[in-house]
Amino acid sequence: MSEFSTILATSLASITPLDRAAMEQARQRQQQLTKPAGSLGRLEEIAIRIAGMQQTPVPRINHKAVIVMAGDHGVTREGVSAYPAAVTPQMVLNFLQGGAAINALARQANVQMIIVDVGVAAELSHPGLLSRKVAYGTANMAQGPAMTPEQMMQALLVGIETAHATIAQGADLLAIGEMGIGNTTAASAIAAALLQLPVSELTGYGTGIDEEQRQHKVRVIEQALAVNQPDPLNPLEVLRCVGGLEIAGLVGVLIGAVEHRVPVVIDGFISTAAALVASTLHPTIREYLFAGHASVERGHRLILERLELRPLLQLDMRLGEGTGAVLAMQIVEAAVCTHSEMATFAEAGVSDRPEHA
Ligand SMILES: O=C(O)c1ccc[n+]([C@@H]2O[C@H](COP(=O)([O-])O)[C@@H](O)[C@H]2O)c1
Ligand SMILES: Cc1cc2nc[nH]c2cc1C
Repeated sequence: MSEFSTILATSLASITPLDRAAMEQARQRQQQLTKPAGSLGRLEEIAIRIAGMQQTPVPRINHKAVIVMAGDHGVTREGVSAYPAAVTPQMVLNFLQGGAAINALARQANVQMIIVDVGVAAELSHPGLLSRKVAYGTANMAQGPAMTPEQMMQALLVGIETAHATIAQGADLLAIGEMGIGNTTAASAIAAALLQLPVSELTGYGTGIDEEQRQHKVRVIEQALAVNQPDPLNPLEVLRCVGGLEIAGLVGVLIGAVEHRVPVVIDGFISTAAALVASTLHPTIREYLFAGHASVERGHRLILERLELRPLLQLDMRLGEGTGAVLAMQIVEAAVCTHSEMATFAEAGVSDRPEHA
């Protein structure tokens, strides 16, 4: 346990802010590119932030990867999802066979997929699977803590190590995604605890429950928070009591990526809850994140607002798996391509002043 805490502490201590000098140089480059000032809108801000991460005025993206963490949830026994928990391992196999939405989108966008079993409640074995199972699902948070301190620490470490290994293989833009029946319940509970907002405002329909079932889900989350009483100022305690193994894994990925100054595109409601935990733990992490899309899951907007992240896409999606993040990676890549490939006014011999300036 103490060995795990040391690794976590070392990673957190290695995180440093964006390089403001590189960002200023990138901002000046933007002003010299052959386009009216500001005309690439938010693409300009994206490229400037990545310049701050890569510490160069001319950043590049060469290798995109999405890390998908899978885990199960004891709280599914309370009837909080529209689908049975058995769908988690079934969908993980679907990922491994290439048949899920995330596979199609990752192929289209040329994004490497890393699929991690950090806590699926079934035996899974496949050559393409990263088997790092910490437990066969979490305990039921409505009755006590979802994880033991050791389980949470191990899951965080799985994430940190997966990020490090993926970056060591060359990835310079990461996305995160997840698979876990019941995990919108965990994400809502985390968000309610950390944002100190009413559970109902942060609890949605997940995979497709009806309004009556949503009210029940709200009561289950309220019970979980009452039973566990996690300290809202302690993000790791909140994560341990009402989170999930795959969510802890994603928190680890964010820490491990930011430690190496690699930008991460986050996905929907669950991965944004992981970003909330990570950013509460270390506020600098937020500077390295891009919000891929606005999920229709109730409360997603509230978490993004707290993180001061503006979603890149709004496509009314609520799938998870990293789908919205992988779509948005193409926008992030486009921002870097325009920034780094365009000619300057001087290079192209184009007049660089508005007529009456
Ligand atoms: O990404 C989102 O915003 C999102 C919103 C609703 C559901 N999901 C996915 O659906 C599963 C969780 O839904 P539920 O209803 O079982 O809690 C999980 O596998 C998520 O990937 C994902
Ligand atoms: C089929 C299915 C696919 C998913 N992908 C992410 N969450 C999911 C939930 C279900 C039910």
